Amino acid sequence: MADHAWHEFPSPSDLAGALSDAVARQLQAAVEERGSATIAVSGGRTPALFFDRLSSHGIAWDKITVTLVDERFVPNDSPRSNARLVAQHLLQNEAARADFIGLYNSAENVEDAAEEASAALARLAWPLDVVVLGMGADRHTASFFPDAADIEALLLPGEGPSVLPVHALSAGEPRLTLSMQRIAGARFLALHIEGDDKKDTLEAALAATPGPASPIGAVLKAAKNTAQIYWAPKR
Ligand SMILES: O=C1O[C@H](COP(=O)(O)O)[C@@H](O)[C@H](O)[C@H]1O
Repeated sequence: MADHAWHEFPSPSDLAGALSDAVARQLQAAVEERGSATIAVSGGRTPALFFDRLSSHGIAWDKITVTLVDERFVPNDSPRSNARLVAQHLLQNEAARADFIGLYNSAENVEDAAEEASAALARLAWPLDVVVLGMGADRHTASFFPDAADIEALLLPGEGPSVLPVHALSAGEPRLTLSMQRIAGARFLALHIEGDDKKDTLEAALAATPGPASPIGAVLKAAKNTAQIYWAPKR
């Protein structure tokens, strides 16, 4: 089983407060140590409250770059866009001063879009200071879907492009994902999940062999630093 630390809270609101405090501390420390900081965040339904709280922290947002762990190959104004969620909930208040690099671009196909997104991220200082992951009921994290055509290759932690294209029937549309190396290399890696169903899913995923049937298990196993798991029951 991967090395991880478990943080449990009575409600999503308590979780959002604690996770945003921890992330803000990491980002501010990175700015003080290295002059700038980076964070990659997830999309989906779970992170909105955490984003709202983080956006109000008075840290040096003008020295912080925000990017995405993964994205749907849809324009930024689509209701399914993770960039849209981040714009509406995170790049607000104090955090409106942050720089944002999304993964979507209007390339003809998701393969070309991944190349362009990798080029856009090339100016970042690696490793990322903070990565906050989510997890789906099928044990996917980022866009590492168990039914992705090349899931075994996607889960390899070796060097390569920062952003990869993903085709998975269960994902709906093609996806763009940060690579395993970029995610697992984060200085501070958190997994944010809520509800008994996701707790059960994670326990089963961690008990399974890390790999295509358990992408979240593979990521936590590959993590360079102890993964911090944040959980609360649903409202
Ligand atoms: O497809 C996605 O789903 C996961 C989990 O989303 P949630 O709605 O169950 O919170 C998310 O982590 C990922 O970034 C997103 O693209």
